This record gives sequence, C-alpha cells and structure tokens, in this order.
Amino acid sequence: MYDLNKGYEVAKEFYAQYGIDVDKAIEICDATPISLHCWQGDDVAGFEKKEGGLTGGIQATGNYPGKARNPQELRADIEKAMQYIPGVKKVNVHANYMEADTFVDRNEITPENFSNWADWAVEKGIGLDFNPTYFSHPKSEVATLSSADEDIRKFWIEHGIRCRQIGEYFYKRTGKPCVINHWTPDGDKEVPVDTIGPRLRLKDSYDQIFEATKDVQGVVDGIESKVFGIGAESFTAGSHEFCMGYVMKANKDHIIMTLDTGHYHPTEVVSAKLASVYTFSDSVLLHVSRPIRWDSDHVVSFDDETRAIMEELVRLDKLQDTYIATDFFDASINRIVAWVTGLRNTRKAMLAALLQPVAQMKEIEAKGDLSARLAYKEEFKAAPFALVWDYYCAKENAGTGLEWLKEVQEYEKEVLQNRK
Ligand SMILES: C[C@H](O)[C@H](O)[C@@H](O)C(=O)CO
Ligand SMILES: [Mn+2]
Repeated sequence: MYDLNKGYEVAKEFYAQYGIDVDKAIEICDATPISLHCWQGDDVAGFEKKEGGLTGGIQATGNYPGKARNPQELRADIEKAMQYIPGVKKVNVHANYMEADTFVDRNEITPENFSNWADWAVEKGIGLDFNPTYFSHPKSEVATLSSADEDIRKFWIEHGIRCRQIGEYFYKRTGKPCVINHWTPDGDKEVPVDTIGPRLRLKDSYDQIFEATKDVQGVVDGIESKVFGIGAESFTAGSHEFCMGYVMKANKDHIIMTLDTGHYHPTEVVSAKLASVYTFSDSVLLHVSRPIRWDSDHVVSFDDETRAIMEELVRLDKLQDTYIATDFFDASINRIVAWVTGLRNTRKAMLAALLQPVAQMKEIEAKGDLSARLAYKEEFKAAPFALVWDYYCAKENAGTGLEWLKEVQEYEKEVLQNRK
C-alpha cells in the first residue's frame, strides 16, 4: 500500500486551489446514510415458509453458490459487507423477509415477525427501512393493489397497512425514521382497453392504506413507478405519471417519489429528473441501480450516471433531503462482493461530487461564462478524489484499495462454501 497520508496531503493541496475543504467533504459524505437492500443476499427469495419463485417481472440471474439460506446467515453476510462500506448505513428489509415458525400470509404479518431484525438493528445501532412485497405470491399473478377482484385488492391493501405499522415499529425500536418503498408490479403484456380503471383502483388502494394508518409515526413513504416489467411490457398501472401525480396531489410531507435508476426508458436518466421533482417536493427516495438495456439490476458502478446523480444532489443542495437506497440483485457473483462494490461505488460517487467547487461553478454560470463552465466540469472528472477516497476508507477501517476483497474471499472459503 502506498503512503495514504502523503496522498491525502497532495489531494488536499490540489483541492485547496479551488477553495474546497476536503475534511468537510468527508464529514458530509460519512454522515449521509445509504440504505443497504437485504435482498441482494439471497436473490430476493425471502424467508416465508412457502414454495414458489420470484415473480413481479423482476429477475435475479445467475447461480453463484453460497447464498444466505436463513435470516441468521443473511444478517451475518450483511454484517460482513457493512465492514467494508464506509459511512452511516441503514438496512432495507422486504416484507417477505419475515420470520415465523409456520406460514404467515402477507395480510397477517405483524411487528413480531420482524422483531429479530429490530433486535439486530438496535444492537448494531442502525436504522431499518421497509418494503411491502406485492409479488412472489399466488394472489399477485394478475394484479395486486390495482386488481379488479375486490377480495384480492383488499388482501393487498391489508398488506400495505400492516407494512406501515411495521415501519412504525422499526422507528420506535431504532429511534430512526423508517423509509417504506411502495412498489407494485401490476401491469399487462398488451395495452389494455381500459387503461384508467387499474389506475383508479391503485389510487384508491394507496388512499385506503394511508387513511387506515394516518396516525402512524416516524414513517416516510416512497411511491415507486416503473416503465415496464417482464410480462408487463406494454402497460404498468404505477407509471411515472401516475406516481408523480399521486405524490403531488397527496401533498403530504411523508409521501414522496421514489426514483429508481432502472425504471425509465433507456435514454431517460434520473439525474435529469431530480431538479423537476425537487421543484415541487421536499424530499425524494432514490433507488440506485444499474440498468443494462432493461431494469437488469446490475451492481451499481462508479459510472457517469451514478456520478451525475450525486453531482446533481450536491448542486441542488439536496443530499440531506434525499433518502439514498441501493436496489440491485446479481446472483452470478459472490453476493457480498456485489453489495460491497455497489455501496462503495455509491458512496465514492457521493464523495467525488462533494469535491467540486459548486459555488464557484454556479457563479461562473450566472456570469454567462459557458466556456469556463465547461472547462471546470471537465477538469474535475480527473481530479485526485481517489486519494481522498483511500484515506477515508482507511480512516473508517473499511478496507483500502482491494484489501477488502481478500477478506471477503476468505469468508467465502470459510463460510459461504459450506452452504449447500
Ligand atoms: C425488490 C424491490 O422491491 C424492487 O427491486 C423494486 O424496488 C423495484 O425496483 C422493482 O423493479
Ligand atoms: Mn427499486
């Protein structure tokens, strides 16, 4: 390993030329929570005592050995991954990761089914986020909250209500707000003749869920849209326009938009949407993913779009108002490597964005000096933030360079390979 302190001093000198306070950037980056999604650890399978695969138009492809088979293994793997991810973290749990000795259906889950998650989070001093699971269930085959079958719709409304109660339980146990993401895969292979009926029912279902739980405390609710899913290529009830309309009309602080980086047409980017949403909303839930040609949920990369999202949040001064969560599931590689890589890249993009002279660049733009604006933007693409990143990781004891990889590979040999 090279001399990290020396590297850090050089980087500080570089950034000082532009009036950038590197220590401050690290401090802000470190304090901004990222919510680690539990479902990378077992390919979205969950722990319900039932048979059946992943549905809802999403897919975890690959068959890499060693996935978590029970909640204890999953939490141990998450702990291992968190060791190598610097900064404040939360853990994002899906409703199908409930625990019980016997089968408990989705409309019957209670906080008790998540008490082990809460005990663990309290012990670790972390917050928990939550998600209703409106898929991988016989009653989700046609539709859930937008179903024309009133019994089915009621079943899922009850699931949504219970999820908000569990969110409040997480808040009360951890003392940290619980961010719930509401996503339903409801859609159609062909464009239906009636395109408004499912939306009116979906709206009514969300209204009923929020009305029945209006006294719930400490919960923030993201409404997530999607352009299409496998088997629902032509129509989704929860389209972007629907979800944006719902959030804006609800006009409630706790109901916000979820922007998932894989949920738009391939040429649309979330970085270009943030300012418009923030014109009308005070906060946003971000699902950081990496779509390759479709919502493939590849591991987050330190790529142009992830960097652009973080740059935009910093430039809008909205980093603190944005709930940042990861959402990907790669079953073709070591799942802990997937988590560590994706979350480190998310954090690294945040740090790189914080190491830019935003005030100066805004001033230059306001003066109309568009040539200088371009020169500044380009200059910071190759600025020495990696030296700051390495120093930060070392300071946080989160593994510098690829040190962490060796340790995860050892864990694979000692623990994951024994899982048959
Ligand atoms: C498993 C999650 O609920 C899911 O990834 C959701 O957030 C989503 O993005 C579906 O495409
Ligand atoms: Mn998502």
